[in-house]
Amino acid sequence: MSDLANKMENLSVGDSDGNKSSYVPPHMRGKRGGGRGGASFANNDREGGSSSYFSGGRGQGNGRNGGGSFFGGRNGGSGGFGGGRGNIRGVGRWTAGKHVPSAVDEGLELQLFGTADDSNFQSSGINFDHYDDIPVEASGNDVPEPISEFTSPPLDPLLLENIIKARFTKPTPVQKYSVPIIAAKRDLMACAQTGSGKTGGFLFPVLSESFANGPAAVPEQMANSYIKKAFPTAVVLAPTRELATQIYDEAKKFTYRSWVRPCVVYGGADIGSQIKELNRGCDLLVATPGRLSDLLERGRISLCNIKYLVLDEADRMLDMGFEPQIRHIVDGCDMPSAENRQTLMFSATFPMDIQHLARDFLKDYVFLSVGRVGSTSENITQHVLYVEDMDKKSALLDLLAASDDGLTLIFVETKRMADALTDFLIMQDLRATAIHGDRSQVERERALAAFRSGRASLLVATAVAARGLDIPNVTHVINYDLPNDIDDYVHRIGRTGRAGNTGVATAFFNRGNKNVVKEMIELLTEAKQEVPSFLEQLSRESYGSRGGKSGGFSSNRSSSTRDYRRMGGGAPGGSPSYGGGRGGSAAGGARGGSSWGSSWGGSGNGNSWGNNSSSNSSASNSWW
Ligand SMILES: Nc1ncnc2c1ncn2[C@@H]1O[C@H](COP(=O)(O)OP(=O)(O)OP(=O)(O)O)[C@@H](O)[C@H]1O
Repeated sequence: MSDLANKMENLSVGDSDGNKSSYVPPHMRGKRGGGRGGASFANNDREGGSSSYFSGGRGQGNGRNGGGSFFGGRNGGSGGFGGGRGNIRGVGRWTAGKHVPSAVDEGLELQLFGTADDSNFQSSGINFDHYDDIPVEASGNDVPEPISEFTSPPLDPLLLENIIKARFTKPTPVQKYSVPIIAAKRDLMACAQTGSGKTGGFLFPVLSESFANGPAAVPEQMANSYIKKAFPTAVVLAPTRELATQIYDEAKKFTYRSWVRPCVVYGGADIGSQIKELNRGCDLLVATPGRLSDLLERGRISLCNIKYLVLDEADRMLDMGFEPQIRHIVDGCDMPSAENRQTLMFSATFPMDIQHLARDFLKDYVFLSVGRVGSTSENITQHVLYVEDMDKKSALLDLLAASDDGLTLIFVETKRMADALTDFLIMQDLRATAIHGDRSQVERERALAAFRSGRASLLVATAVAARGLDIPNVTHVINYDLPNDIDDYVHRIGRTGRAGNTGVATAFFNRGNKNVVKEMIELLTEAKQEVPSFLEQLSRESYGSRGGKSGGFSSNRSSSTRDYRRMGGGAPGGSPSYGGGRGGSAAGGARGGSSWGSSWGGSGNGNSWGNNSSSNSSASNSWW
């Protein structure tokens, strides 16, 4: 042993129990609480301050340690978790192993849950009960039985109260299954149509378990970190800032009065105020990947206590733009391994290549599909019109003139087009605004707020608004430009016809969109929509001489409608016989010309398949 090592061995390192896990500086040795949970040495003076060894902020009343600690550690035994959050409205406590909900706050309740006749809150529509008719398929080992109602048990009583306050009278199919699957500590990949309640699908079981079981203790060394850190129990990753905010707003409803405090972090907003919020306590963190990585690097968040990792819009989160960031967060920081956390993935679409990649993050998961993966809701009436590019503006004006009073969302492919078209619409005296990636966060938020409130009845958007956004009263979605990927179309039109409400989607189609013609026909047929004859004609032209595949056209849709483990062509340990691969263009429609066999009958147990899909892209995610 070296001289130095010898000296270190003989130092009084460790706590009173003789544990050698934390260094106690000379001036603190022998003092009360000098080890676990007590004041500790700052081992990482990252901010360069010379005298400020202690972060001290938690001493301002966080109260989690139950005494003695300058830090935010939660392992204080008798101390109340969330105790020092007493002044935060609607946030309860976890004290001495018990959940202590906060007092009722009627003003806050009104803000969170609104009233039944407030149109700013989405209420379920006439077709809500039809969700029960959608076939559900759950594959994997020992899939738990679904619930049929919201009851306690199995749901935590406080959560049930909040669900009732939100006027949710019965679970949607994805919620019926996700509650028991997640309660059984299983991983989940869930595919359900747009607007069918996937957010509740992950929030309800995660919160129910969290309310009942309380927080995990922060590892001692972590609790003693110099930098004040947040130690969330659950992290939800979402692809856009707006979606992250929306999930956070939902989380605020369902965590009302509980010990679980949700926080949201996303890029383009002041990081200082986000850090302040984190420092007030953060148990459920909703984040976009870039900002989360940043905060992890700054040491402001530790993921060591994560029990639940949720990827909302999971296929988007694992596609070429985000995958490296997700891998960094999941594998490159201090998040527990897949074996020691639950990983939950949700989306309306889940292409085969992405399902294949996703297994890197999952263990023994249940695959749940409500309806066919990637199908559109029958609540949306879809029209496809043949419109040449040069005629699109006048066709749009005609459509708008014929529209009802609801909100209309208009999708275009480029940011420049979004600005130009908005300008054009405003010149026509129409109340239009725009959202796209070149607008500042403040502008984006203002545009969305104007649209939500109806001050602007038209929102021109790029794909940034395609996923997840839940805006009541959107009655019409217009694809002024069609996307190259049919899954993007599915998400875009899903901004209407939500929660059992009805809506209309109109697409302008011309020869420039031939790459999606086949999938478009499949989608329309599946959703019992009218297929215009020009689409059939174009399909024959495009595919007649090509044998139905290849030539750079999109892969057969049937390849992405199921649990890939159940498709033919792979036994445990073998390699699945799909020809897609991540080498294909993600944005270009073709996911590599998948050639999955249509045979079924895999074991339903795909968990021991070969691993290590390649992460081959550093493509940026600024495509919107
Ligand atoms: N059980 C329920 N009863 C009534 N309304 C519900 C229920 N669950 C969810 N909702 C409402 O349905 C709407 C759509 O839910 P949500 O946004 O979770 O859909 P989603 O499946 O995530 O959609 P997307 O695929 O577009 O992200 C929301 O307004 C939500 O409040």
